[in-house]
Amino acid sequence: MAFEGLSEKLNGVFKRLKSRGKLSEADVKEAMREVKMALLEADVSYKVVKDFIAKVTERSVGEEVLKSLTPGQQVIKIVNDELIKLMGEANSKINFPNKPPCIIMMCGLQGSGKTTHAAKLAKMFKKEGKRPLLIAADVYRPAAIEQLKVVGERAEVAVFEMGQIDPRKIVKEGIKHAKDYGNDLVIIDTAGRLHIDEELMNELKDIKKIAEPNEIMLVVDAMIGQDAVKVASSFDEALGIDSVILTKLDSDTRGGAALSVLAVTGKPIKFVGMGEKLDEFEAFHPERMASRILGMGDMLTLIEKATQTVDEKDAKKLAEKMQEKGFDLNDLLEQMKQIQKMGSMKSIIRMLPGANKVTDEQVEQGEVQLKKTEAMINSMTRAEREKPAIIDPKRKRRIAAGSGTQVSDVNQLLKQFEQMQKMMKQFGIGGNLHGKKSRRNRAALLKGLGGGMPQ
Ligand SMILES: Nc1nc2c(ncn2[C@@H]2O[C@H](COP(=O)(O)OP(=O)(O)OP(=O)(O)O)[C@@H](O)[C@H]2O)c(=O)[nH]1
Repeated sequence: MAFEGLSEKLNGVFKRLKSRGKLSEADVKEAMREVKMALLEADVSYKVVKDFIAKVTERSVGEEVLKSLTPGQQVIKIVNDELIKLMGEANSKINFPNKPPCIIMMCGLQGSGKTTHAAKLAKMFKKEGKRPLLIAADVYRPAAIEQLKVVGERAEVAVFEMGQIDPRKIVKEGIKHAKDYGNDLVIIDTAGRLHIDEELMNELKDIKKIAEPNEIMLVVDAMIGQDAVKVASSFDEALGIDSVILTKLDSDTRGGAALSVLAVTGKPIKFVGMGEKLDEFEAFHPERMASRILGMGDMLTLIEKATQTVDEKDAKKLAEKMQEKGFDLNDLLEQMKQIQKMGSMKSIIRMLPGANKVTDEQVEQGEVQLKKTEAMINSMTRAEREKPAIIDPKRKRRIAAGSGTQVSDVNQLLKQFEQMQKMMKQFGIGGNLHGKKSRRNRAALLKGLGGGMPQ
């Protein structure tokens, strides 16, 4: 996951700062030297780091900071503020013209994720009620058209293609098609090259002239580090780009590109790609990204993901069922499936505060545990799931054999589930408690689950 190293190092520096009651100018300067090293190691461009450190130092050595009761906290707040400024204002809006269709032209180097992200964008806008059309103008790699058709199908979005002919003609015909068929959004997937060359740029310039796009989005792979900024600058000089989609931020990239793109090119990052799946796509929010970098989590994105993936009606049904009959293993399985819909465990955990203290190994162990739990519940009969108390040693052996686990795993699951049920009862769930307190608790819990409180 991007920023892991940076996050860890910054937290080390901040911990030392916070542990001191008083700070001197020398303490701040020493800390800033360490922050500088951490940023450089994260692949943030040198000039950006230099300016950043100068600004943070200047604000941090001010009297009101050093003399405050919590100087360490104040310095962290300044770092946070400046990180946000570096990445710009949150701005993932696409300006839709009064007269449709809105045309988005995707460009970028080969393998940066153009095709995948054309489909991610299309899917996102389709959810918002638009009627997107994807145009396959990447004609040099024969598999590219097929790939767009596959992801288009997954996104349930129409794809316009004419095979491997001149992309200029395809774009012209594609836009005409969109107008004829009432598509209000056109996303053009153009060809990439391994390097920026004149031929590629000329073709893109021609497509730009023909399509007159409302937005030219450059797709950049965050894994190429410092080069991401160079690529963005070159495309901007030659073609003029409006915004950037930074992809593969889920991978082991050091993430520095996210911090340098705006400062170097003046173009905002509007979206980030967090995985190969079409839902692994987020609007770029600088303040949330800064929060993730500083190990403070990103609860807002997590909540947004939850509201997008969890169906409110299902949540309400579950809440009502739990209130009437209690919480059984079927419900646990259902909850686990809902959580998995939100993305990989790694991507969810990384949004929680303090996530930088969780190692990859621990996340992997958690994922294995989740799979085991799912397998064990799937190996139970309906009656066992509804009333786990009937699971005797013979049944435990059968469940363990059916799920490829040990009896000790089954015991552990049942014990944890019992504790969960006890906790639920304290909240007044499924226990037929009618006290005032339990009604209040129930109301709070149901609200959290998207349900209402029956009067
Ligand atoms: N982990 C991860 N992989 C991604 C992401 N976006 C794209 N990929 C993968 O990166 C590879 C290249 O993506 P494509 O969408 O084919 O890239 P492209 O820019 O269209 O490539 P060309 O058509 O060759 O120019 C594919 O294997 C994608 O699944 C992302 O955000 N995270």
